[in-house]
Amino acid sequence: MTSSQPLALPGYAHVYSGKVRDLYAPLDDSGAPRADQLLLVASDRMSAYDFVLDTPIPDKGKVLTQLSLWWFERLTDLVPNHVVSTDVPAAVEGRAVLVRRLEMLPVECVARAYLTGGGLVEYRADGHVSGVALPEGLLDGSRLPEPVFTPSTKAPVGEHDQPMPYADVEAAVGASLADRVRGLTTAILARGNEIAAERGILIADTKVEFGLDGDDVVLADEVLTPDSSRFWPADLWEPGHAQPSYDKQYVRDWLTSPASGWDRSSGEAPPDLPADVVEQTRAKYVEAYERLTGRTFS
Ligand SMILES: N#Cc1c(N)ncnc1-c1cnn(CCN2CCOCC2)c1
Repeated sequence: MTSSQPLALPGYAHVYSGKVRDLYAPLDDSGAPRADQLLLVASDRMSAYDFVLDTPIPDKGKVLTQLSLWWFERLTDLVPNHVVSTDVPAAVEGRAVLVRRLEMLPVECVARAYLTGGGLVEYRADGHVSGVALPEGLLDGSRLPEPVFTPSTKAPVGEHDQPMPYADVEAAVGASLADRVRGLTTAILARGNEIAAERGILIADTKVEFGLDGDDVVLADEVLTPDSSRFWPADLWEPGHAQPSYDKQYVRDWLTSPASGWDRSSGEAPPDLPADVVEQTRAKYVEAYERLTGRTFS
């Protein structure tokens, strides 16, 4: 059985469903939603080309949850995190985390270690990304001298996050907190790449979210997963063109091949994925987890 739709979880109230994850509130003894905790559940849903695909990828939710927990453990010297427990309902075992409910900051904290996507578009326009001047002559996939903070807004589901000028981040959370999350976001990506590069994976960019617990800045959401980050196979890295995605390339290649019969420009939803593409994609998620953690996925 795969997990592509939000479940009804006895003892929990469903709070929110995003593209690939669902949020629940534990109920207290009176049956009211607790105000201090949330249950973050990762589904097997996969998104591609801004669509949530109809075909789930078995174990994707489990693999990414376990990877995120592994990263949280390796970032505690930089920043505390929101994890409370992995003691979760059996129906979501392995793909759910009980977390502290935080006052979430209204900023998607993105850092880029390599130039591609929206950052490349900005750079080609004026040599800057998020207001930071970059060296001349950079190509699609070029490594940046150091990770750059490129925050964005938190767009409603179905809309695109928009680049957020740093001044707007300061206006939203204050100069001190803006500086703190900028430093943390770039440090998390740098740490991620230190570890991932030894294991044959480049993390081109990543999105993290922070919340406040009182005055404490706490790392929330998921961290350094293929859903929150661009994972590239290091041995295929070659600046000058779009890099192959570690986890999404099989899906992208099939969807854009004649075999799918799908026209990306049509605006129509993509078709179901064939079994071999599903299995190859599942295998890439498992491979990324096992290479990074040194653990065997079970
Ligand atoms: N992680 C985490 C976390 C946390 N530790 N504490 C509080 N909130 C969140 C959280 C998780 N996802 N979102 C975005 C979804 N929101 C849901 C409500 O509606 C607006 C969108 C917030």
